Amino acid sequence: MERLTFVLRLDVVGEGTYGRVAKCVQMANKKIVAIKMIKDQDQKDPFKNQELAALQKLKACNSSKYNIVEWYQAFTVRGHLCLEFEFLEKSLLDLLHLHQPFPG
Ligand SMILES: Nc1ncnc2c1ncn2[C@@H]1O[C@H](COP(=O)(O)OP(=O)(O)OP(=O)(O)O)[C@@H](O)[C@H]1O
Repeated sequence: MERLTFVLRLDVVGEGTYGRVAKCVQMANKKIVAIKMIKDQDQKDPFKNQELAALQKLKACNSSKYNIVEWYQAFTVRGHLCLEFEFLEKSLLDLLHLHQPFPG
């Protein structure tokens, strides 16, 4: 996990319970990716290992075939865990709003 990874951050696209998500360019292949940067205080949280274990299991199940967001790799930047995913242009909520608008 400590291998050298160069990414260019373009924008912060969201924030969840465990950290911020940024739209980035993975310099190794020039792909646009989403990188979830885990918050400082969560570095020792058991979540970190549980999340990694779950992502590894999903990857082993060929997640791309089943329309599960693809996880590419994990790396650390100055000791901070970063999770690299395929970049999704729309969330499920965006799609629901597009195809079946909620009342109000
Ligand atoms: N793969 C992705 N591609 C594009 N945007 C993303 C991606 N993953 C997350 N985001 C954006 O970042 C936001 C936060 O995502 P994140 O996964 O950190 O938390 P969450 O899904 O809101 O829930 P939680 O942190 O509680 O699990 C999302 O609402 C979305 O806008």
